[in-house]
Amino acid sequence: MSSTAPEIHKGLAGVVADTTAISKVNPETNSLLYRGYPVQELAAECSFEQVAWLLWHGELPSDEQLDTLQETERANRALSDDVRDLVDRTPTTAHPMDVLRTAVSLVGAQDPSAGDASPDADLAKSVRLLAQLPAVVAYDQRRRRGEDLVPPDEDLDYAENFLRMTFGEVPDPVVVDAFRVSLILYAEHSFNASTFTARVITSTMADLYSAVVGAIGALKGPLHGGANEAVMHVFDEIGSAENAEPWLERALAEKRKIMGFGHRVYKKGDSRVPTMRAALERLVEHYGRPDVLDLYTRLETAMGERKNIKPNLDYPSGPAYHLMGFDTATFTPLFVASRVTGWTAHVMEQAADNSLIRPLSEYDGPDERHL
Ligand SMILES: CC(=O)SCCNC(=O)CCNC(=O)[C@H](O)C(C)(C)COP(=O)(O)OP(=O)(O)OC[C@H]1O[C@@H](n2cnc3c(N)ncnc32)[C@H](O)[C@@H]1OP(=O)(O)O
Ligand SMILES: O=C([O-])CC(=O)C(=O)O
Repeated sequence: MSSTAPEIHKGLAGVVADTTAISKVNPETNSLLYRGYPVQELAAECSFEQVAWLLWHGELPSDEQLDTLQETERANRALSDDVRDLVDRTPTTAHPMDVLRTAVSLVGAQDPSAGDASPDADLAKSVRLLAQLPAVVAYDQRRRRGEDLVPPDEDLDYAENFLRMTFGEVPDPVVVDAFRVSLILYAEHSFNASTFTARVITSTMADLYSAVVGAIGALKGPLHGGANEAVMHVFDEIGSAENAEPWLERALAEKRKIMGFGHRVYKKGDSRVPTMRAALERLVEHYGRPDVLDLYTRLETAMGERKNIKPNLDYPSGPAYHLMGFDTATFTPLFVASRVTGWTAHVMEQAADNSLIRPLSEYDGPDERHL
């Protein structure tokens, strides 16, 4: 090999692709800042709508700005007949992520401003998606259960309305609060795979909806957002706490990746896990399900002892969504509903200072040959 062979960064690991002012992931201090604010403080003090505004605009909203956002979000919640019909006609053999991806495509195709890439138009599209995604996610779960659509309620905030559209009523405040916390923690995480996908699509000057559709596809995989669903399958496989160690031994012997553990950036633990674990503990207490926490802790401890690998956010979120009553296949769509705020913030940041994203590759196929 020639000495000038380029260094290959497989999986772009360690590559700094651009700057961003939206969030800072610091694996050294185990911290995550949204626009400078520690995510833990936002989760303790803010509504999801406030965090969405912060991600999009760079500052927390004034009361008046928050009112405006809430008004627009609430006015955009109802699905069009076409989108509802599309959901109805998508087979229930399709994964809910596929339903969501397809529905977002139609929402975009129905927006006459889809091709307007001005900051105001992109912001309006972002709010529209924020408002529409819960309706799709909630209705898709309901129709799979043979239940009717629950229309949105404009008197409720985002988290309450999402839960009511899914379950038919607003649950106990403990549940609403745990859900709100999960949405805030999931909202943004710098250049993760789905966000980077959205930025790549935006860099070609394609529209915001195309970027979000692509990002949904990237989030679906079990190495990324699909892990919150996969964690629940692991819990189901293990059954109860006393099986955790033997299950882990077998899984590692089979060279399986243990879902909900490990991270490309955090190597000493995911900054968001303690906050989500605390929310899970409150749910366990509320629902009287100590067995869930027992299994959670046993597997976490065993994984720490065997591999020294720590849980990521999907590990506490999976069982938390399960306790709230969501079907397992709905977990990653919940992640989408939250992350759409971060994705669209990145779309707008990329568009504002664009450069086509197009890395190089080192060819290692056959030497030139001829027919
Ligand atoms: C919200 C999110 O998207 S967070 C991520 C959610 N994804 C998951 O939970 C899926 C499970 N985790 C994983 O597959 C990985 O940890 C990833 C994909 C998240 C990160 O992977 P990478 O940064 O590429 O780490 P990499 O795969 O190089 O792992 C380093 C070593 O730790 C091992 N490892 C990392 N994660 C795990 C895991 N979950 N289970 C078992 N071993 C693991 C790898 O096998 C590798 O071992 P080796 O050096 O002996 O080959
Ligand atoms: O940052 C990543 O690679 C994955 C992740 O935790 C996220 O997107 O929330």
